[in-house]
Amino acid sequence: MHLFFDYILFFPSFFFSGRESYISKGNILMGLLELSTNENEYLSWLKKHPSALETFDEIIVKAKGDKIVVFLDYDGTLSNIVPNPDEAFMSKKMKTVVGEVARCFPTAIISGRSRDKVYEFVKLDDIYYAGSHGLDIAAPFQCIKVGDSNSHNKCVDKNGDEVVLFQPAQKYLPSIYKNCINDIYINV
Ligand SMILES: O=P(O)(O)OC[C@H]1O[C@H](O[C@H]2O[C@H](CO)[C@@H](O)[C@H](O)[C@H]2O)[C@H](O)[C@@H](O)[C@@H]1O
Repeated sequence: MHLFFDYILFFPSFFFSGRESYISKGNILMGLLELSTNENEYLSWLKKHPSALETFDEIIVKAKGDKIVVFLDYDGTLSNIVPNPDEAFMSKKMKTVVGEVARCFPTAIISGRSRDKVYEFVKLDDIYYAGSHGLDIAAPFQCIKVGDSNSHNKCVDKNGDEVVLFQPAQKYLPSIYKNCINDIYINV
């Protein structure tokens, strides 16, 4: 009897500890497989999208005769990722560099943040700002007085051409408008 209980108690503990170690080895194996799949995917992605810094000379050669336009992300690119989103400030050095880039190429900052918030951080005027993932776009502009001193301001670019300050995904406006109208009818 004693032996029997020992056996019963021993067997399950052996079985489960064996199974647990099998599961954990399995998990590690799965982890390694996932890692190598992700790594392979990342490497093939990297081939198609090489680092601009590492292939700078190649880019310049390929872009000969073309117009270079620079698109930048804000969070995690121009600023570090920090715990408080209101404190994702851009360093002075980064601001200087972005300013220099903008003097050489048309430069845009595209962000998931609101356009105002990104401008508050960057405060450079020669830049295109696309906030709310591109739904709200502002071009570099300056406001000048038109007509007599009482008349309204007009916003123009460096060439004096009037600037459209907001382009809220214009091609989607008809369907946005249609859906809004439907909502209004449904809610009435
Ligand atoms: O398109 P981005 O300019 O990269 O903006 C993406 C989101 O950035 C912000 O969140 C991220 O950065 C924060 C500050 O470093 C960090 O605290 C947060 O964990 C990150 O997700 C911003 O708050 C979001 O609104 C943007 O969509």
